[in-house]
Amino acid sequence: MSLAPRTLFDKIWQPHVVMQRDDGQSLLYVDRHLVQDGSAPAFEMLRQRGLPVRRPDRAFATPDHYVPTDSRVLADIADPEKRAMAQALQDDSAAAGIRFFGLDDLRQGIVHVVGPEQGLSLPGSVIVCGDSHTATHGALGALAFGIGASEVAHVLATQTLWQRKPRTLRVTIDGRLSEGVSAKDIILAVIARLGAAGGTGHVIEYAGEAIRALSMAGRMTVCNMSIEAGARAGMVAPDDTTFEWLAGRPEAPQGAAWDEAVARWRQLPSDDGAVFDTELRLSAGDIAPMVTWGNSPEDALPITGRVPDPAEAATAERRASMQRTLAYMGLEAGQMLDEVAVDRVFIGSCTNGRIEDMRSAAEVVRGRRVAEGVEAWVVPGSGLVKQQAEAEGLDAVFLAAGLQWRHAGCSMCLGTNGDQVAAGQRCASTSNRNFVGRQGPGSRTHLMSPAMAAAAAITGRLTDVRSLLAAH
Ligand SMILES: CC(C)[C@H](C(=O)O)[C@@H](O)C(=O)O
Ligand code: SF4
Repeated sequence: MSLAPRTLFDKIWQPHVVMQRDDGQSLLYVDRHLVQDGSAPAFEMLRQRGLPVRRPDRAFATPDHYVPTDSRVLADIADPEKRAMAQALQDDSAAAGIRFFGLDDLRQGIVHVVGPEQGLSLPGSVIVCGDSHTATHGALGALAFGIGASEVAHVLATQTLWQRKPRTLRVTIDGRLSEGVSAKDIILAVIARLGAAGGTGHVIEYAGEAIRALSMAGRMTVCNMSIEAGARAGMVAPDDTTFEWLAGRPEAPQGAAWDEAVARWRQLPSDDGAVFDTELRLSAGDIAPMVTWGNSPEDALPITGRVPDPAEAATAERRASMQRTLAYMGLEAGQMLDEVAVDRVFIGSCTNGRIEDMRSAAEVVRGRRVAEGVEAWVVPGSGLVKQQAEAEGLDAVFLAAGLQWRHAGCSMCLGTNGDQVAAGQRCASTSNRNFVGRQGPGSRTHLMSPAMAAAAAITGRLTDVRSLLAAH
């Protein structure tokens, strides 16, 4: 019997379908449920209906959005509502018997950094979390996606979730990246090409030589931003890079179970001849260090470019929206991107808060000084990333260069914990969203890689990091 070639997505989706409904929805079994500090309403829904958490052993919780990054004490959260949300996660987890890493635990951090780090996110599994950047975990060869508050309650109560089967989109990045170009540049280039809605209804599989050559951290950066192209999830087929990275992690299978798991996981990659609903191909050699200029991640250009001119917009509607964007961002049409001065720098987030990101930023700032008037922060994605960076002396490199070295959390990516960019200030940020007011009311965000953000910290403007790497 010959089976039709299947995609990585099919190979995960099919065995997780418990039942199908006539309206096209499938009930999926959920292997892993990651829970963060926005989950209090979901626990409240369960309480109101008198429902217990069905599989507390399949869930795992850590606070990230509301936690302070200058202290490790919840009582230091100034806003009482936010303090209550962070506290509720701790209490709800304890009551349900869900494992919880709090601020006094080095394993605490941004849930999308912690899940993979602990080996909670495994190839072939279905992973959900009440957070849109859950796509990150797809880098391990999992099907991982964000869900809403009532779905979080549904998963807590039943360990299943109703989903419509998405379509598949393969993004192939051929060839090799040039010096100074990273995973973040790949995904910004992909989103610029697809558009912020180009992936709607799809799960993206990233493939090709440049993706295979990425570290796990790089693959997580790419998958993380799939949602910024509108996609449901992003994934990379597991390979030796994945297995080497996962081996020995606390929650990964050990011993004979590990060998069995790896043998199973080796069957996951898309078969030759597997058909995707849509295909996109880019050449890695064509990708330059990228920055965004607007209020959507699709507004991304090579740093060698200029701020686009609304006069050249294809439609009147687009022209008007570009004019609004340039006014909000305080930019002039035609201005060289590398002449745009910044006030703030944020290196961190679930996109770029891993040890590899810390290393690549440190490499750029080592032996240099942050530009006069620029306030630059480095916020590791977890307590363990922080510890590792300190063991490597990276904190000393940042501090000597005049950057701040903070505790783990979402921090200035979203600013819900009070770490904000002031109105009118411009921030070079390694996060994933540059929406109006994202980093604080009136804040102006330019997305880029950790190396590019580090370069901006040193020169005080958006900068092609390749010029600094050459000078080192
Ligand atoms: C607060 C949370 C639900 C939200 C998300 O879903 O992504 C946040 O993490 C974000 O990045 O905007
Ligand atoms: S780091 Fe930013 S994008 Fe990631 S979960 Fe936190 S707020 Fe959302």
